[in-house]
Amino acid sequence: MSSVLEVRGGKPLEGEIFVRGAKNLVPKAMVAALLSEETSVLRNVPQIRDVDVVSELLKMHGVDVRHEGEAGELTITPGKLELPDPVQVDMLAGSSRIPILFCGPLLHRLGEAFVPDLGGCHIGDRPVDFHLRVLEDFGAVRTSTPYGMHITAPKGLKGKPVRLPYPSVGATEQTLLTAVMAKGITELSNAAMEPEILDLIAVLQKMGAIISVDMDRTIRIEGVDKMYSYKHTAMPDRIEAGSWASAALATGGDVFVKGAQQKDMTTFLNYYRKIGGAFDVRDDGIRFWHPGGELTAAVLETDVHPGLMTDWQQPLVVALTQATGLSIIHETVYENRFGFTDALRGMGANIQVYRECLGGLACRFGWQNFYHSAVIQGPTKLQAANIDVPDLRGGFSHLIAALAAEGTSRVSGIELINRGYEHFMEKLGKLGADVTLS
Ligand SMILES: CC(=O)N[C@H]1[C@@H](OP(=O)(O)OP(=O)(O)OC[C@H]2O[C@@H](n3ccc(=O)[nH]c3=O)[C@H](O)[C@@H]2O)O[C@H](CO)[C@@H](O)[C@@H]1O
Ligand SMILES: C=C(OP(=O)(O)O)C(=O)O
Repeated sequence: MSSVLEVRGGKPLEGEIFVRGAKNLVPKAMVAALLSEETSVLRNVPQIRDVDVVSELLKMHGVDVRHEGEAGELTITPGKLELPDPVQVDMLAGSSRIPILFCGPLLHRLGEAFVPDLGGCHIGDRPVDFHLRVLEDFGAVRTSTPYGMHITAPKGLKGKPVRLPYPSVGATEQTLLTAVMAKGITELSNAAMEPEILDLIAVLQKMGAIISVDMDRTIRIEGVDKMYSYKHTAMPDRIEAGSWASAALATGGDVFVKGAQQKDMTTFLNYYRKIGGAFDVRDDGIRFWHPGGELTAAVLETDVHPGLMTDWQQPLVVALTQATGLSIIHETVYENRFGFTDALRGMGANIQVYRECLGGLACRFGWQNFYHSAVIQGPTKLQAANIDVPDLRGGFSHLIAALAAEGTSRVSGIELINRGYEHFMEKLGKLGADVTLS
């Protein structure tokens, strides 16, 4: 049964919390470990649902996975792999987007793989056509089964020049994880360059891969015959850091996010400052606070890195409901990432969504039926409401709104937030939030 969180809002969040390894890197580094038979060690691993899902899937393939939760250390030994029963694999359908990334490593090690239907946030169609095209270009053959997809590589995998139609994070990672041990050279153009991808490349290089990265979105990979183990400390979660920063702003609070790193958050920090938020970068983290006075409305567009990351958009929208004037947001990564604003409107926020592109970036969603731009008129006093969490970031954003609102909100479905926010209930407690779980 889903738990309900009672949030008595109107109290600034104040204090210190610690952010560990990135949700968008850790599970991929776990998949990379499959490329070797040896024991790899990943540090700074958070206790989140996506890590559990990938651990389960690794274990189904005969991998020994040990997670020292408190210490944040994960030890992965993929000695002898085995193909699991597809019915068992299918039990993980809908739980995460990571299983599709098992294809390359499993094709190299086992010659075949079963992939369950993917999960992840419902913020658009989220097809995997780019992934499949890369795998097929390299020589993979896939068939649909009642339990997801079965994929084989009857003649092995061969590197090729690949050009992605859009710099997709997942398809870039798919290409990396497959090309490192494919025969020959892969030149990947129009690749995504998110910091999590660069950290994955660091992991793969430690394992023996030969990968070079150009500034023009080109990645060159020379296939090698053997990969070894790695020891790696995962980069911190910049999305979680930005979410707590937005919560500090929306509630008029002051939060020190230990572990947050400036270099991964430059674009976020620029917008935070433009809106009127204050921050102080320290060696061990970043302090974020509302300096008093009015916040300023802003014009923002989400984009692939180094643009403003889409996963920051939803928490920032809540902060912008407290800014004076008209804010305009153009979401160019996902076609359907404003559904969460319905609940905010129910709480008194003045937000209008549009199908038109309200921004200068070339966008794939113009002249289609997608409400992918938003205008926010602020500031508005938010009122408590009963909310059902729709997805990971939307859910956290609703939580921020409830914390900023007057009165008692009841937030249900908060389990979804565990997918990407480690110990968020404890963290809320540490920041002085007045919440109870029932
Ligand atoms: C687990 C993880 O790391 N998730 C992140 C990853 O998701 P994910 O890797 O799924 O996101 P992508 O970068 O692949 O998706 C970006 C866009 O490309 C489209 N697309 C993608 C692949 C494909 O085969 N075909 C296609 O059309 C998607 O529908 C979307 O519109 O990057 C996103 C963009 O920074 C983040 O919001 C997610 O938090
Ligand atoms: C969209 C997200 O994640 P996923 O790709 O795992 O659904 C996210 O983290 O905001």
